Amino acid sequence: MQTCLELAESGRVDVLRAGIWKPRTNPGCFEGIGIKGLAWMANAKKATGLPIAVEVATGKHVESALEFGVDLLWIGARTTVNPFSVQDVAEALRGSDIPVLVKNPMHADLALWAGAVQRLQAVGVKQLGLIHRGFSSFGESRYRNAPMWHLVLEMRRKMPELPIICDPSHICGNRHLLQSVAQEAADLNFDGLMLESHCCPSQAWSDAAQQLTPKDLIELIDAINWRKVSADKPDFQEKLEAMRSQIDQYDAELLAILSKRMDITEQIGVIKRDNDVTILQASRWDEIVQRILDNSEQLQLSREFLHILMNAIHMESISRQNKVMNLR
Ligand SMILES: O=C(O)C(=O)C[C@]1(C(=O)O)C=C[C@@H](O)C=C1
Repeated sequence: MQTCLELAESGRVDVLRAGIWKPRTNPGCFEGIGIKGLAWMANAKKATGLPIAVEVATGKHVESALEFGVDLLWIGARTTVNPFSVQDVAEALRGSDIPVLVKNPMHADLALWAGAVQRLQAVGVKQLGLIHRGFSSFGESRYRNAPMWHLVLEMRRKMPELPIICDPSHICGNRHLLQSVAQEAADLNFDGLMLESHCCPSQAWSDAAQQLTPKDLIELIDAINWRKVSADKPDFQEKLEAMRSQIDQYDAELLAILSKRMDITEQIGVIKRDNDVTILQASRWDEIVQRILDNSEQLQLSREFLHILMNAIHMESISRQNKVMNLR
């Protein structure tokens, strides 16, 4: 209640959210206060005048949330991965007009994300949106859940009518990266942010490292630069158009060169086929990648980008050679 009151007083928060049922990876962790917390949330709504939101994972959760006057629901990442659970939630939502946000599934599977949205649309949920909370990945990373922004941009392309909220708290897993991730989301035209706050973060029963005090949360929000999608000034438009036409020309040149490169790979495929030589030539490929990466500084292109680009080129080469190999 103390956290809610401080946030409401700032006038900078639109919705209060709380995890009443919290799916945790390890048993024995705090798994949420359960249904009695809904009454606390209803009190917070009364005291602050702000709408309230909870995560639901089952049809029963939906029924309870609706009973307590919850204003907005979200489906968590662990639920989005399971079509049975999403369907159960969807059935309980039939006939209700409550808005629902769908978090991306834990792993990078856009079809699963879209599928969850479609299940909700099929039962008549009209007010829908998406939440980006990052994707689990194996190994060391500065993020708890890798943002993989390109996947979210692709999802936005597939479902442009849906608003999309970023959840930097779950992406970062610690409070130090929150500002930069929140700004990145703003720069990628996200429609809002979902951030965790606790009046005394060190005492939070879950995800303590990613909680911000209400004061710090407001500072973070105020420091974000929400830029506009375009600017009307003629000077800006003229310069932009000139540079865009240069880009169009370079793209055309790039693709023409790529197409020529692929023709050569195909010819190599033919002589490999005739001489029974394997497609993959690991040491030649290593040599190419090494040479290109050594030039990354001079080209002012990041090693990460060059790696992804060269991998894509190599995979296409291999697929072209695969086709001619099997033509004999
Ligand atoms: O040099 C070759 O043998 C090729 O087939 C060309 C090429 C490439 O695209 O550069 C493609 C596949 C090999 O693994 C190595 C290199």
